[in-house]
Amino acid sequence: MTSTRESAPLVPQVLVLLGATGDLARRKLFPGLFRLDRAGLLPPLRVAAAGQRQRRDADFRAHVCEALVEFADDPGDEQARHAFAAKVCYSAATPDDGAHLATRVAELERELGGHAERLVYLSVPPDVTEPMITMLGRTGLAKDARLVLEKPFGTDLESARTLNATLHEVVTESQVFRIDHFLGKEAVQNVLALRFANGLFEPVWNRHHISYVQIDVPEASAIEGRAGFYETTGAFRDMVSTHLFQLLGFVALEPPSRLTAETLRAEKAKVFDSVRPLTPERTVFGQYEGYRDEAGVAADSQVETFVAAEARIDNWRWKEVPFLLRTGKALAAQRRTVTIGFREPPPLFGSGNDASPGGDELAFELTVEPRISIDVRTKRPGPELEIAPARFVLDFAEAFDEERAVPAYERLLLDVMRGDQMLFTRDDEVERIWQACDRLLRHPPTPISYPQGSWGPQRATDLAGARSWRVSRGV
Ligand SMILES: NC(=O)C1=CN([C@@H]2O[C@H](COP(=O)(O)OP(=O)(O)OC[C@H]3O[C@@H](n4cnc5c(N)ncnc54)[C@H](OP(=O)(O)O)[C@@H]3O)[C@@H](O)[C@H]2O)C=CC1
Ligand SMILES: O=C1O[C@H](COP(=O)(O)O)[C@@H](O)[C@H](O)[C@H]1O
Repeated sequence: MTSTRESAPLVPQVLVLLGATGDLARRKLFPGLFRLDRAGLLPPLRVAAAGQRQRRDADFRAHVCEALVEFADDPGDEQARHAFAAKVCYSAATPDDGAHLATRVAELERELGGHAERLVYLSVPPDVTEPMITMLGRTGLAKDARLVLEKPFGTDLESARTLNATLHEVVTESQVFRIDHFLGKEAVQNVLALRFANGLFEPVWNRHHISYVQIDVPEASAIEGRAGFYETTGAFRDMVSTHLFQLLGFVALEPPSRLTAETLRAEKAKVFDSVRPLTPERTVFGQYEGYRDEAGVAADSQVETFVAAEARIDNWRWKEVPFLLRTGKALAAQRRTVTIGFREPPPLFGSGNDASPGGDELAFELTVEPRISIDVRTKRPGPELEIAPARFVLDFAEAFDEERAVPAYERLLLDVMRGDQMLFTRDDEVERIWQACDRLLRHPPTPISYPQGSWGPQRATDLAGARSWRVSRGV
């Protein structure tokens, strides 16, 4: 297999996990580290876990073992879980007091022979992130460390700039890893592989051949008890200004001069710089029926649980091509699909292709085992020359049956340990995305109510025009 990147052996790591008692750590981070450890992919590791309250090491290790039983794909046996949990110790740490944590980190670094690298993962609520960064600077914990930041990276342009400024008082941009777990998904990197490792796609990857792009992430689940988070965030900031915009960046970027973190992110930043500010006229907000009855949601909440928006990229490649973005909770299906819709050819077969069912679409399914399909029109077998839709499918599980995809968080954790920032968002990208969203967020559309299990408000369906949303067509 050809790899485009070198993989040098990893140096021992001390992972300082702030917010270690939280939901993300329990559901994703500890199970992910456990799997990587069992797969032999981690270097010698110690975890300095921290939450705001005091806990004993033993109690916290028991909490980690429970999380593995509940959330790891393969929780292994008790011995394996205990061996992993033994690498973890716990300290209380708050923005006001990180002294005890700093002492523990120093001990763990000595335990690993004194040449370990330090990785600080900030998995704390957004309002705690900035004061925590200041604490990391004050205690020396940020010194020479890689700092992983969870979204949201601000809530608008101004707060994103303030957050970046706070970060840069303590660390340089080369130490910052803003995580967007969608970028760890196999299929996202496949957008790049397909475009730039083949002669077939890049020549048609522009407005002359593509008539629309759809980035569609409907979720069947509702807010699942995350009212506190959702009421302050909403679907736009949770999904659109983060994951969906990053996908747009990968689809739309120009070929980078080399495949490095700096060149790739510079191309993405250029795309975001060319995105025309989103408008309320071409954006639909929705709220599912029953949202206001969820525990912790205000009775008159105007928070959107659904967004459909049309983005335009004003550059030579994409002028006039709509990029349609859609996501929402409590919808008819759970999908993550990027669709590239190609222009109709001139009529040749009888009444013209406009009347033939189907049309050319390239679709990326962002599942753990990804799938790429190309819908074309072809000749239906038989004595007549009848045109009918058919599909090429590239099923990765089948094509590479012995090689398994690494789940997104695990892949990204490894990248941080390798010091590879390619799949992490840079400061200027974040600010340019907010620039494109700021006007809309200052005058957001009123959310339209929609039934649970539907495709959201009718206006959002209409936004996609004649071909409609691929996913809603049941494809
Ligand atoms: N949960 C998810 O699926 C996702 C979460 N994220 C992001 O990850 C981050 C963490 O989310 P999540 O795990 O859900 O949050 P939780 O509310 O579940 O956990 C918050 C964690 O932060 C700690 N904490 C809270 N306040 C303070 C404080 N003042 N000082 C020190 N520690 C504090 C808590 O400690 P204690 O328990 O002691 O109170 C707890 O460990 C957020 O930025 C979120 O946006 C991103 C993507 C998905
Ligand atoms: O970051 C988030 O992502 C999930 C969807 O992620 P997936 O990998 O399960 O598709 C979303 O449900 C959640 O609201 C959001 O915070």
